[in-house]
Parts: sequence; C-alpha cells; structure tokens
Amino acid sequence: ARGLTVHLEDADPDAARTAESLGAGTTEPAEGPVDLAIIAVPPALVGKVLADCQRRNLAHWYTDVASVKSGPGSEIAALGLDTVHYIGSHPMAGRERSGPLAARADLFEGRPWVLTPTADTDTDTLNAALELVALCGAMPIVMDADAHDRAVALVSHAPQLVSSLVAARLENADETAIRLSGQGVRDVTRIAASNPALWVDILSANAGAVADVLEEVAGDLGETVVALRALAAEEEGERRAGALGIEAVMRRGNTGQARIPGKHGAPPTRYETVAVVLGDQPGELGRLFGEVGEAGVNIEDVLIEHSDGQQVGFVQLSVAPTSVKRLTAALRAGGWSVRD
Ligand SMILES: NC(=O)c1ccc[n+]([C@@H]2O[C@H](COP(=O)([O-])OP(=O)(O)OC[C@H]3O[C@@H](n4cnc5c(N)ncnc54)[C@H](O)[C@@H]3O)[C@@H](O)[C@H]2O)c1
Ligand SMILES: O=C(O)C(=O)C[C@]1(C(=O)O)C=C[C@@H](O)C=C1
Repeated sequence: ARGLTVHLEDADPDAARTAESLGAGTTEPAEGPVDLAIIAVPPALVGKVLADCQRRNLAHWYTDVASVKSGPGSEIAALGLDTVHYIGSHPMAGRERSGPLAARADLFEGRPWVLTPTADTDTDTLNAALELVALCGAMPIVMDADAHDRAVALVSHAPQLVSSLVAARLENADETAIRLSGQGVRDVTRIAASNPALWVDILSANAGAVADVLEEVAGDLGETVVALRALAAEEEGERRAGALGIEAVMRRGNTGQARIPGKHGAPPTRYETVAVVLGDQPGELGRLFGEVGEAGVNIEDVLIEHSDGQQVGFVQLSVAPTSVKRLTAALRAGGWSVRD
C-alpha cells in the first residue's frame, strides 16, 4: 500500500505463499540486500534467524518484532552478531489468532511501536526502523529493553494470563451457563484464544516480572473473596465492610481503566455507541460500513454481537459523540434499524 517491495520468507513455505496471495509481498527472493529485514518469528528463534540473515547479507538493517526484548537482545550479543545494524522492536498490536490469514492491513495504525536501541545501534539503523513505524502508521516509543519487558509484564503479559484464567473457568461449565455469554465475558476472554506455544515462549523470557504482577493480582483476589464473603454475612456491620471492599476494588478498576490512552497515544476519548440491528446475510456489514462512510462519520471501534440461534446480530459502532445524531438519522433514512 505504501509502494515498497516486500520479499517474504518463512520456514513454512505455505505460510509465505498464503501471505503472498493476500497481497503482503512476493515470495521471489530479492536480488541484492534489501533496506530492512523484519524478523517476525517466535522470540526464542530471533537470535538464530538474525544470525542466518546476517550471514546471508540479506539487508542493510535488521529489526525483529518479538514481544520480549531483553532475552533476544542478550542472545544476539552472546552470538556476537552485528548489533550496529540491528535494532529490537515491538509493535503493541496483534491478534489472538496466528498465521497469515489473521493478518490485517491496518493492524498497526495509531498503535505504539517500541524501539529498543542500545549503545551499539547506528543512527541510520534507528532511522530505518522509524521509517518502518511511520509507514505502518504507528507511534514510535524508544525504550530500554529491560524497562520494556517490565512494562509489557503489566500491560500485556499478565492481562493475557488473567484472560486465560477467566476463560479456563468455562472449560467444564454447564452448557446452559455458557449459552448466556454476553459481551462482558467476550471482552474479557478474547485473547484467551491466543496460541499457547507462542505464549510459553514469550512468558519464558519474562517470567519473573509477570509473576510479580500476578502475585499482586492474587493478593487483590484474596481480599476480594474476603469482601464477598462478608457481603453475604448475617451481621450488618460485616456486610457494610464487604460492600466497602468491593466498592474500593471497583473504583480502583475505574481509575486504572481510565488511564489507558486512546488511539495515537491521545488521552482516553469517550466515544458513544450507535447500535444497529443487522440481518445475517452476506455483505450486510460491508453495506453498513459503506453507508457510515457516506455519512462522513469515522468508526473508532466496532463490536459485533451475535445472538445464539437467531438470524440477526447487533453491531455497535463507536463514534465521536458529535456524530451520533447525524449517523442515526442517516442510517434510519437508509432503512437500517438503529436501537435507541
Ligand atoms: N501475534 C501477536 O499478537 C504479536 C504481536 C506483536 C508481536 N508479536 C511477535 O511476533 C512474532 C511472531 O508472532 P506471530 O503471532 O506472527 O506468529 P506466527 O506463528 O503467526 O508467525 C511466526 C512465523 O514464523 C515462522 N518461522 C518459525 N521459525 C522460522 C525460521 N527459523 N525461519 C523463518 N520463519 C520461521 C513460522 O513458520 C510462522 O509462519 C513473535 O516474536 C511474537 O512475539 C506477535
Ligand atoms: O490484541 C491482541 O490480540 C494481541 O495480541 C495484543 C498484544 C497486547 O497485549 O497488546 C499481545 C501481545 C503482543 O506482543 C502485542 C500485542
């Protein structure tokens, strides 16, 4: 989309061919060294693959996108590789599904992309990585590898495990309970569908920092259980203490959630939702998005909720509060059923 030639290589030729057929680039090898080689393999393989790429003189500059930075960085140094023309990086965007079929062209749009230069890193190497980040529409954040790993323990790795733990409660749950699943449990468990092997690899390189965060979560969980038991007690004073405990945890959650930045690192924006009833027919979603575009409204986020066993779904479009009236009127005029 940006007019650059991308050469794709993968240990699994089918993965490279599938990516090629989706328009990600060409599986034809480059004739000479390319500008930048982007190594997108599991973290434990970054050192080995970088060694192979440098031995083959594949590129002027090299980066990787692994979700942990200290482990691969130490391995690269231990292997004695060229660290002048290499810079670690980590786009803070991904999917719970792996492989080329899960790819999205706009995945990195407006997302933070961490770069971890060291004292060895050449300015031209940093600039090549900055250009990649800009081409993908992401926001560069320069960080030290250790600080990066501590930060992602809190904002990515511990949340992944907490999501998996919540979803694990559903493993043997009664089917009647599962059928009641609404948007709340879907929001909390989306990333529980992630690839276990990749996450073992990621967590192996950041286990201590993630264990520290989870130990604190475990402490909070213990206190929350005590508060819930008190809430169910006979004695009124105990019940009041329980209510205060639960209120405190909910308020702390409100405060933490409100600190998460919006797109482009801007302060959190409050969007409003326009909910549209959608028939379960091919092309309905595309038609809806087309009409939203024609109304000149930007979709900031979208949630699709299917009702079990019904031929309709609800699409919740998050839009700027100032666009709600205009969008609702335009969609109703176009024959869509918009919920009040
Ligand atoms: N999935 C995410 O959400 C996400 C987000 C940010 C960063 N990352 C990082 O990106 C990297 C890749 O993750 P992914 O989710 O794209 O995984 P993936 O399984 O979809 O892709 C990894 C690819 O690497 C290939 N591969 C394995 N060994 C290889 C080798 N020796 N040479 C060449 N190719 C090889 C595999 O065949 C596979 O196609 C990981 O380091 C991960 O931490 C992932
Ligand atoms: O949203 C997802 O599905 C992700 O995979 C996201 C996520 C994250 O925690 O933000 C997960 C791990 C990656 O290292 C980067 C992004």
